[in-house]
This record gives sequence, structure tokens and C-alpha cells, in this order.
Amino acid sequence: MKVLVSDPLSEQGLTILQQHFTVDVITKLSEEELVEKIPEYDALVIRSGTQVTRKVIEAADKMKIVGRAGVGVDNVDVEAATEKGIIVVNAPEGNMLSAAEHTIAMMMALARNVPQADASLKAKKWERSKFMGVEVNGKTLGVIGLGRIGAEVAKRAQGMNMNILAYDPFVSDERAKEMGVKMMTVHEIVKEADFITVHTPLTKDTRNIIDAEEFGMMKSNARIINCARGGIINEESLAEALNSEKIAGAAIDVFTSEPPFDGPLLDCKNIIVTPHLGASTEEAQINVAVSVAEEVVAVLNGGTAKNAINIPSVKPELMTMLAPYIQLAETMSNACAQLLGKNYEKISISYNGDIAEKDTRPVTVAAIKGMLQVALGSAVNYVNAGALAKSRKVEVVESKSETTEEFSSTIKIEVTMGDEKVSIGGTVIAGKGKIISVNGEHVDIVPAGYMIVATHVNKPNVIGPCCLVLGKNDINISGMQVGRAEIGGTTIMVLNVDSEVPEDILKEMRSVEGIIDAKLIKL
Ligand SMILES: NC(=O)c1ccc[n+]([C@@H]2O[C@H](COP(=O)([O-])OP(=O)(O)OC[C@H]3O[C@@H](n4cnc5c(N)ncnc54)[C@H](O)[C@@H]3O)[C@@H](O)[C@H]2O)c1
Ligand SMILES: O=C(O)[C@H](O)COP(=O)(O)O
Repeated sequence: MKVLVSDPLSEQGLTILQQHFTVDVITKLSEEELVEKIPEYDALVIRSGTQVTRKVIEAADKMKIVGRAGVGVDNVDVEAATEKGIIVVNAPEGNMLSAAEHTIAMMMALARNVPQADASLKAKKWERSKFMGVEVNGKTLGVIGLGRIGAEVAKRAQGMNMNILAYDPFVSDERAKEMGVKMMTVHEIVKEADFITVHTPLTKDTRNIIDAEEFGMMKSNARIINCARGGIINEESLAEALNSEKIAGAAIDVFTSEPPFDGPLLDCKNIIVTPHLGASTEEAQINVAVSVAEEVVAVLNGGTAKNAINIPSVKPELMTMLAPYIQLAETMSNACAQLLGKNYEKISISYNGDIAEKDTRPVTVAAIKGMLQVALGSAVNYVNAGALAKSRKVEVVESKSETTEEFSSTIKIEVTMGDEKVSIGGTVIAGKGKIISVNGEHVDIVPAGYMIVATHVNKPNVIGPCCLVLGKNDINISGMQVGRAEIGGTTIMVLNVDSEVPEDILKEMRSVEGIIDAKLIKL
């Protein structure tokens, strides 16, 4: 088997890989070059320098694992990898102490103008009064993102007698208390802190978490540090805050585009910078390279990964089989939660037929994720879905039966709140997911785009008027399925439509005689 290492990796990691596989180390590949090379490799090992885009993933026909020798996976299209059944692993702990120490080094250098004073003296100037600094003792440090690195930074800063405020929606008050940290909102923190440091991943929610509004609230002596990811602090707003002396300084290790030669930061007043050095210590590089190399060896030899970030660890062959079910379950539970339209207390997932004999944990996780995503958006992922369901007291029930009627494998998901429930059944045919029932009514739908699900009485002159409502409002129907029930009974109609349907049009549909309810879902 062949492994491509496309960023610099320590010798210790390379040696482990070379003992098992043919290893090519080719760095600085463009997307096109990577797309061209990737089909021949079974695994790809990267750091932050390689962008593993959807295009790369789609071309990776043999690939079973992407190993990130480090923490951040924002340079990997994890969704695309998951869809293709490729496991993504990282090394979550190997560089955490180095990153925390670099943050403290940056904070101290910022407080005492170390890089500027160093450059001045080397330019044969003796400017003692120009480089007046501040103590950190007794000052307040705001930590945004109290995960592994944030917590280590907080611990070290406490050792220097700093008061710690933190914001992290996923950290309990109990844990914060244990750490001696006061939890606050971002706005409360930026108003109070003398130093602010960010340690979140870069996500839709954390991008620009510190922007012009937040800089406007800061004290004039505030100093800000980013050793996490470029983009968590908006670079234009930071440049403006520094150049107008709204804040006293910034220490930045990471940038939206690296190297940041065309960005707004390098020429700012009172900024000190390093070229993404948080993890650049001998110790961290050995740790992360060995950890990821061991994961690649395990997975390519048919074992499981310990630090898979996209799915509970299962064997790669099984992942290939499960991939379409994972996607289908996520879509089905998302549809169930949208149709229920309220909070829920239980999700039941039943596996029938061949799939019942497999390790279905990744499918269950995907089902939980899809359901929670309606309320939580991108805050939920495959890793935290189970824990989030538990913390929200949502009961998860799995059942298995090896018998099915029509298809070799089916899954059924039911989301419940009190007496109200929505259930959707599905199967996979030729690698593509299909919805085969809604609330027990047989249908045959490819789940995608906008869908109207209408419960109605099975009698003449109901379906036609509904379609007329859509037609006269210029909404194109691209597919339609009607359940079977005895005449006069209640059944279901599912309409695939090409555009969003405003609430007033849905209301008009609901007023059609015989329509009991009509809801729009977006998949
Ligand atoms: N500069 C470097 O070389 C370097 C080295 C290592 C890690 N990093 C980066 O540091 C960051 C933190 O890494 P880590 O190992 O501590 O990760 P982690 O997953 O242990 O911690 C991240 C924390 O951020 C929190 N979080 C998520 N969304 C949030 C939000 N919207 N608001 C507030 N908090 C939120 C999470 O709850 C979690 O506690 C990552 O971006 C990682 O890529 C950089
Ligand atoms: O997320 C990480 O682990 C760090 O940003 C380190 O990145 P690097 O491996 O490119 O040094």
C-alpha cells in the first residue's frame, strides 16, 4: 500500500510508515497536482500546509484515511471525506502543550515588547523608554475556547497570578469551577479583559467571533493573542483597532491566508507575529507524527483508529458499505426533526435485514447528528453528537432485526415528543439512499432539496387544488408521491419542489379542504 506525506513530518513518524508501506514525501503540491497524484494512494498524511478539498477527496479512489499530524482539520473537507467513507484522524493531544506554551510566550513578548526591543538593539539603538511594558501579574485574561489548549493556557496564566474569564458553550459550570475560571459571554469578556486569547477551532460560529463590534468594547490597554486559527479574529477589524490605537497590541501566530504577505496585519502598529509556530517544537512534532503514523498503520492493516474525528472507529471496508446509510440516516432524522417542528425527547433507530448484522454505531451517530442539527447547526458533529444528545436528555434507542420484507436492508428512524412522533423509513439502492416510508405510509423518494409533506384525507379533489396553489404561485413541482390508504382514511403526500415555499403559500395549502397539515422541509 502507498502513503503520501504532503507536509513536513518528523523522522520518527516517517520511519513507522516506511516499516509498513511505500511512502512518498512530496510537499508544496497545488490542488491540481494533488488531484492528479492522489488516486494511487491509500492514505494521505498532512499538517496545516495541505488543503484536502472536496476535489481532492473525490479523486481519492483508493484512499481510506487522511491523517492530520496536528489538531486543526479546517484544511480538510471532512464532510466530503465522510461521504466517501474516508476516515479522518488527527493527533489531538500531541502538540497541545507546545501551543499553550507558545501562547504564553506570545503574551509575555507582547506585554514586554520583546521582538521590537530585540530588533531595535540589533539596529544599534538603545531605546529603553520606548519599550515600556506592562506586568501580567493581577491582570485579567479572557480565554475564548476552553478546550485542551485553552485550559492549559489558563492553568499557566493562573500560575502567573492572572484572573481567568472564559467563554466556551460546551464547558459546564462545574468544570469551570474546578479550574478556578469564571464563565462569561464574549461581550462581557472583551469589556473586562486586559489580555484576550482565542483557542477555538475555526467554524461557522467562531469565524469573526472577535470583530469590529468587540474591538469597540475593549479597554484601550487590551492586548489580544491568536495562536488558534486565522479568521477567528477578523483581520481587517484587528488592523483597524491596532492602527487607530483602539487597543494596545496583538500577538498573532495564525492567519486567514498563510503566508500572510498580502493580508492587512504585517504592517500594523503594535503587532508581533510568528509564522504558525504553535506546534513547532521537537517534542510536539515527534508526538503528532508518531500518533498519526500509528493510526495510519492500524487502519490500513484493517484495524480501527483511536482519534477518528468524523465517525466512531470502524474498519475501512465496513465504512465503505456504511457510507450511504450514514448519509441517509442523517438526512432522515433531520427530516423527522423538521417535521416534528419542536423539541424531542427520544430518537429510535431500527435496523432491519443485512445491516442489522453490522456495527451500526456510525449510522446511529449520524442519525443523532442529523436530528440535533436542526436546532444546533454546525455545533454538532459526529464526535459530539452522542454527548450532546445525552446532555439534552434525548433518549437514544437502537433496535435490530435480521428480517425485512422488500429490501435487503432498511432503517427506520422515529423522533418522539410525548404523544407526537414522526417516523421515516429508508433503504440504499445501488449506493443511493431512498425514503421508503413516512409515518408508516409507503413512498419512494430521493431525499433532497425542498420537500412539502402534507397529511391529508384520501379522497378526490385534494391533491389537485394543492398543486394549483403551488402552480399559481410559480412553484415548480419536480416530484410527487402519495401514500395509499383506504378511501376516507388519512394518508401522506410528498412533493419535491424546486424552490422554497413561503409560509403564506403553505397556509393556503393547509386551507384546501381535506388537507390536515402541510410542512416544508429542506434537506
Ligand atoms: N498555532 C498552532 O500551531 C496550533 C497548534 C495546535 C492547535 N492549534 C489550534 O488551536 C485551537 C484549539 O485547539 P484545542 O486542541 O484546544 O482544541 P479543543 O477541541 O480541545 O478545544 C476547542 C474548544 O473550543 C470550544 N468551542 C467550539 N466552538 C466554540 C464557540 N463557538 N465558542 C467558544 N468556544 C467554542 C470547544 O468547546 C472546545 O472546548 C484549534 O483551532 C487548533 O487548530 C493551533
Ligand atoms: O492545528 C494544529 O495542530 C496546528 O495549527 C499545527 O499546525 P502545523 O502542523 O502545520 O504546525
